[in-house]
Amino acid sequence: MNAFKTLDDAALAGRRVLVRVDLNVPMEGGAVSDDTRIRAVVPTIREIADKGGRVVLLAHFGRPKDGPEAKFSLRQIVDALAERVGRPVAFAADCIGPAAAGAVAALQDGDILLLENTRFHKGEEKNDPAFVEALAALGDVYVNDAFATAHRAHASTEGLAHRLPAYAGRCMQGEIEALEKALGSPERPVLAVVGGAKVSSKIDLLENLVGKVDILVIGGGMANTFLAAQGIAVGKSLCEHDLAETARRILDKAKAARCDIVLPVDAVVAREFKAGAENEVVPVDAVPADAMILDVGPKSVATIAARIDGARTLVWNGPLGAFEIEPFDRATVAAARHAAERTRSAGLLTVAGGGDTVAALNHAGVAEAFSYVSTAGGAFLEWLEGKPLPGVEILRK
Ligand SMILES: Nc1ncnc2c1ncn2[C@@H]1O[C@H](COP(=O)(O)OP(=O)(O)OP(=O)(O)O)[C@@H](O)[C@H]1O
Ligand SMILES: O=C(O)[C@H](O)COP(=O)(O)O
Repeated sequence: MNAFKTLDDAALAGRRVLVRVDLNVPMEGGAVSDDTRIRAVVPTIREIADKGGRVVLLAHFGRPKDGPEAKFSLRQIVDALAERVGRPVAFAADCIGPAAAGAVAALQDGDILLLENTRFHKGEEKNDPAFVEALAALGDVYVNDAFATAHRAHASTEGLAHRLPAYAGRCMQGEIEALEKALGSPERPVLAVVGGAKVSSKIDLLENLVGKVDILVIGGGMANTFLAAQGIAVGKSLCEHDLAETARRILDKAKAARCDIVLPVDAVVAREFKAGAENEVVPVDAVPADAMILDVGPKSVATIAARIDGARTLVWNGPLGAFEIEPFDRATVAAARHAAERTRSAGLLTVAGGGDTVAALNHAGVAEAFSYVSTAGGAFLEWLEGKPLPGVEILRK
């Protein structure tokens, strides 16, 4: 049972419905390389349009720092979105002000409009009341379908729910129901795999996570920060040296909580971040000063596989390496396939989440074989920690 209202409770016909979605999808060469997050919000968009609502989509894309930038424009998502929804999607070059107001005013019942990246305005991340007002002026009803961004208390994910009648969309509703069903009381041992590149925004989560899971495998860019914190030289690898103290605190906390931490013992290193770059496998304490770690090595993969064999539940966010560029996808693909095989043969419960994590599972051809795949990465980890998600909590009020 959900304590929040859903589309079943909303009067939508003839109303301007502001729908927050997560369209923060992976791109390659200017094209969407994994459309999972787009497909996840199609049912909500179609349902609102079919009920006669005027759909006004709000979303962010990437992490722009100083206002509008072409590489963070949602314009590049419009065609992929329209194709998945199977209907035309209009676009407005700003999410507030005259461009947005004009585009919203032109909508007929059942029409769909995507507004430009909300993060082009500083008020979005600050949850600034004036920016919330400017967004609220464009709608009569607010629907939040962005579970993957529900850990952010931003104007379009939280602020708007104070101003307009607020409802959960079908993706939001489905994610919460599925995660509660799968992981409400997980069978132990619980193994978490955390990798990826968003080190600074995810490292703090690990402090609580080590109190919840039995084994924590750390890979990807995240592992480099932990290796460096232990005095290991990681060359030119993606690494947040100023987080060394945080990493050491997490290692201490894990020991106290009897959570096993598994760090890579070997790594695939290269001097260029590009497909087919010359590479070699080295022990983690022998990374050349001019090279970077782009994947965990084969010995580490064997350890991870053995840990998967001993687990009853696996939760995964963040690829083990730079899986988009071959051959640095090997560890992620091998671990994903191993987990999928254990799901089939041993009933391992496998739950994964995250924009690039889902893309990596699709790349490995095993997304369908996992027990559940969430659209959310950071939000999924925070949900696992037991932290209230601002975007969800406000819907429950
Ligand atoms: N060793 C590494 N060096 C550089 N980049 C890496 C390394 N390992 C993984 N990555 C990169 O991490 C990125 C994914 O990290 P991220 O934390 O964004 O995961 P995610 O599943 O998308 O989660 P979220 O949905 O929270 O963004 C990929 O683009 C991948 O190339
Ligand atoms: O990719 C994600 O996890 C969500 O879209 C949130 O993005 P953010 O970490 O930049 O807030």
